[in-house]
Amino acid sequence: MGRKFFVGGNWKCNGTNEEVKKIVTTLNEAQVPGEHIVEVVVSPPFVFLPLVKSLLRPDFHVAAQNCWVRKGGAFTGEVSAEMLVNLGVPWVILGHSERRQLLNESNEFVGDKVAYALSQGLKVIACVGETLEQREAGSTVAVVAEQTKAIAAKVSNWDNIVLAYEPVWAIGTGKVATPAQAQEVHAELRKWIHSNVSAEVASSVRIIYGGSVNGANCKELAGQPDVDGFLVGGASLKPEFVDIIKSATVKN
Ligand SMILES: O=C(CO)COP(=O)(O)O
Repeated sequence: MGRKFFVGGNWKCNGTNEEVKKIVTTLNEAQVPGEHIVEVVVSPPFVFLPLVKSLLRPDFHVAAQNCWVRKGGAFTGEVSAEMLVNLGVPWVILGHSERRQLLNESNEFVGDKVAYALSQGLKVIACVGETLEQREAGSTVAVVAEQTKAIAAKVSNWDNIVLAYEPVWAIGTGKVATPAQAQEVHAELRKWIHSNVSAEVASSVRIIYGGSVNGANCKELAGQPDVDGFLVGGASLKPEFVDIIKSATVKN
């Protein structure tokens, strides 16, 4: 079975009620390839999830940008996986580098979150990626393998995981990875999964790229054999997100 192209829009901590409605209107009016070609998931801040879910076309889906690591309870300010399930939110982004870096989420903590979210029935976009310093030190593959290992240690079924490779140096910087750089790391991740999880998961898991993806650079990236889609930040707030969705290609 081929890997269906996946395009995620991570809105991060952006948007007003009015802006969010405008983005959804643009998406709802867009002519894009069908659901059998591309899976589209947008991720507004928590407070806008019910609004976006209620307005969004039925062939697009929503994701939360985070959730609590275990069952909810006395954890002020957190949102639990159970709550997302209760609201019919099917996806959650976990391990984004902004949370790893700014909120000190460790590899192990991210692994625990992924496992708990899956156990509650959520689908997970799990993010990995190296810093510029790590890339320059030649440790890119070791870093992303270590991050993936912490997830693999806690998870037995990968059917509901999409792995997002997001080099930190490419996020919000306008400095996109070259298609060759993205392909190289995606292929290494797939190889790691082949050796450490299974051949089946390696061939079926979608590995998507994130970091300064826009309407102009998406096509060439989408053409790489191991790039199964995108996780888009800044450009997902703009009409060009539609062009990124249209770059979907059929994989193997
Ligand atoms: O972090 C990202 C998506 O999760 C990428 O952000 P940008 O597309 O703004 O670089």
